[in-house]
This record gives sequence, structure tokens and C-alpha cells, in this order.
Amino acid sequence: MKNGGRIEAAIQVLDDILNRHQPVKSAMRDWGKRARYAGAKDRAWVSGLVLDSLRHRNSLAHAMQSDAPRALILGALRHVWDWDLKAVETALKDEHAPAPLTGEEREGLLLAPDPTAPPHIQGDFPEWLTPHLERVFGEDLVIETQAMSVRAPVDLRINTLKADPEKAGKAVKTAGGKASELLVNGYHIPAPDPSERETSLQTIPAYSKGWVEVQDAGSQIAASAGNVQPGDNVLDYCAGGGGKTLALAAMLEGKGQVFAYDIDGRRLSALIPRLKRSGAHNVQLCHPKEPESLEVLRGKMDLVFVDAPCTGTGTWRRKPDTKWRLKESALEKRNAEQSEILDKAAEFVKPGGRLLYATCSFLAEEDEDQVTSFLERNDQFKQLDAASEAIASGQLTEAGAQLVRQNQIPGGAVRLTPRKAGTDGFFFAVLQKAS
Ligand SMILES: C[S@@+](CC[C@H](N)C(=O)[O-])C[C@H]1O[C@@H](n2cnc3c(N)ncnc32)[C@H](O)[C@@H]1O
Repeated sequence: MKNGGRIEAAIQVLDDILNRHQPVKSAMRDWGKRARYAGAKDRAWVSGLVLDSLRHRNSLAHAMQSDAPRALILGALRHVWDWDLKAVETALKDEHAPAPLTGEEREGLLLAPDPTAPPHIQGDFPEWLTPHLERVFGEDLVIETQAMSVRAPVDLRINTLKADPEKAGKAVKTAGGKASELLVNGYHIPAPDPSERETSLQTIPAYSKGWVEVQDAGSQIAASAGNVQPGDNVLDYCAGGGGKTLALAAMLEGKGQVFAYDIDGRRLSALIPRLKRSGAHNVQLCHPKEPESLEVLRGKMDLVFVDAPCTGTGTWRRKPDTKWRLKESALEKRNAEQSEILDKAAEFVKPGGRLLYATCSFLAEEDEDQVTSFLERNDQFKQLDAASEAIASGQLTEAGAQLVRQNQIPGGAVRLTPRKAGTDGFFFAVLQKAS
């Protein structure tokens, strides 16, 4: 396809997302069905442009004086992909391209970013979140949120249950990966340039052999703070797709047990093929339809890992549409769930055992506020230094250890952000039950 046709396609897809409230994946799939002539490169180009326009929606709408899909897509070409005006005009002459630029559009494309615009415009987030984000980031609000509007890298965890890190590392290098600066068993593939295709990891043999897992470095660091030792009994209370379950199982080196529970049985079933691929033999699923499988664990766990349901603000780089869908009522709902889950999960911790609370959100209401009110309700628990727990796991490099120390917040929890850590936004706190 020529660029003009791809631009028209991106406008249509963005229209489906913004005006017909379709999720990105299904809007792209529907366009793919209509455009059988489009190849893999065209699809990557179109979805890359759509996602970049969503990442920068407020600042593009401000420059273009319009929030219409056409304005956002044309704005993204100039202001995110760095095309010059001539390149945009040339593409709009292609067959199947949208109409030529209007005078106002030309002006919007020539405007520089506005440093006087309010934070939600410069930092591209919904305005209602301003006081919540100011509370966490203070004067750094704009630079922190701007770092959430860029493309994310791909991080990998070498599965030490199956692979020799050196051999797996060599295989990963063929996909453009380099050793992680933060994690002993991590590899890192930098984000591609705009319009470039992302590396498809599923096609590399090391992936199908189960030697590597795709897992954000922030998520790997949060898992390391569980500081589990071979022989431990671990309950992953919100196991979902199993990212943390698999990381914890690898740390146990086949000794001890991981019990994986989730209120959503379908999510738990999706973990079965991942478990097979990973070679983890000491993971047991506690299905919500068989509550007795969970009941017997009460008061017996060395570690209960709560990777709580949250607003997911920490993943905005990967799912930019979610930031525009987030409503205040969803934050309130998540907060109520988080308190309830923490109280329930705590009952499974043995005397002297630990409870790890993690979210992929940087909102204080979901993070330190939850920990503070849990500790007020449960006086047998005290907060540990989460950075020390992560370091003691042996999973972090020296730079990773320094990073968690630098990102500790008062009380002992750790908050990682794309700006400070180059990871997704993650929060984790470790609480210990009195013996
Ligand atoms: C952040 S996701 C977990 C991600 C997962 N740990 C991973 O690393 O891939 C949160 C999970 O909590 C589950 N959940 C929500 N409410 C729950 C509850 N009351 N009890 C247990 N799990 C719950 C959701 O179904 C969801 O799978």
C-alpha cells in the first residue's frame, strides 16, 4: 500500500476506536478483514500510527485545534513521526489518500509544542487525573507523564528452569535483544522507531521452546521482591495470565510449591499451556470453582503474592487507549476490590511469612494508601524494606539494585515509572506477619 492509503486506513481505525468505542485490537482486525490487500508491513504501519496518535491525543488535538481522527493522525505524522510538511502533502496525493490539507491543518502541523499548555495537554492524560498525578509526581508531573507517551521496549525473562542463560541469550540476540541492565536473567529489546515493525518474538525458536518469557522488567523486579527460596510455599492470589506465577516458579528452582489462584477461572485456564511450555512442575492451580483447594492453604504460606487488579496506569505506553477510557468511578471500584483482596489474601500467610502487594499503577490511592490502611486494619503485619527484599533475591544486577534503592518511597515500598526506570509503572510493598 502507498502511504496515502495507509493514512486513510489509520483515520478509519482511529474513528472506530474513538467514536464507536471499539478496542484497538478489534478495530485493527475489522480493518484487516476489509483490506485483504494489506500486508503485514501495512498493518504494522497503520497500527503504529494509530497507537502513537492515541499516546499523544491531547497535545495533538491542542496543536491541530481538533480532536477528530483525521487531525490526530495527520498531527501524529508531523509531531510524533517527525515527517515534514512536504512529506505529508506528497502522501496525500497518493491514490486512496484522504483529502489534501486545509489551511488550518497546515498551521497546526507547523506549530511547535506549547510549553504553556496545562499539564494534561503537555503530558497527554485525562484532565480529571491532574490532582491524583500531582500528588505523586509534584513538579515532575509533565516529564513523568511525557515518558508514558512513548513506545515501550520488549523485555524478556530467561526461563532458568529450561534454558542455560548463555544459550538462550544467544538466541535472543538474533531478535535484537541485549542483556538487561537491571536483571540478571533479563533481556531487553529497545522500542522500534515509529512506523517500524515490532520484533515478533513468537517466531523465534527460543520462545516456542519455552526458554524465554515476555515480561516487562518492572514486573520481573516486582516478582523478585517476593524473595522466594527453593522449598517455599507460595500463593499467587491474583495469578491471572501467570506472569508472576512463572517467575516465582523459576525462582523456586523446582523445590516447594506455587499455588495459583484467580477469581476468574478462565484466566487461570489460560495459564495451563504457558505452564507446559515453561516446564514448571511445581505449580498447582486453585480453581475458584473448587474453593477447598484454596481453603487448605490458610495460614500456611511463606509468601502470598497479591498482583492486584488496578487501573493499569503503569501500562499506558503499551495500551494508550486505556488512558482515555479510565473513569474516576473505575478508580473507586478498584480501590474497594484492592482492600478486600488484601484482607482475604492475608489470611493465607503463615506466622513470620510475607504478603507482597503489587500494582501496575502509579496512583497513590491504589498503592501506598492501600498499604497504609491495610496496616491500620491488621496490626500483626509490619512493612519491610521492599528494595532490600528484591536485592536479596539475587535477581537484580548492581544497576537494578541501585534503581530499586533510588525509587523507594517513605514507608519502604518501591515505585518504578517509565521515566525513572525505563519500565512500565509498577508499585510493590512487602509486609511481614508477626511470628
Ligand atoms: C493485574 S491482574 C494479574 C496479572 C498476573 N498476576 C500476571 O502477572 O500476569 C489482576 C488479576 O486479579 C484477578 N482478580 C480480581 N479480583 C479478584 C479477587 N477478588 N480475588 C482474586 N483475584 C482477583 C483478576 O481476574 C486478574 O486476573
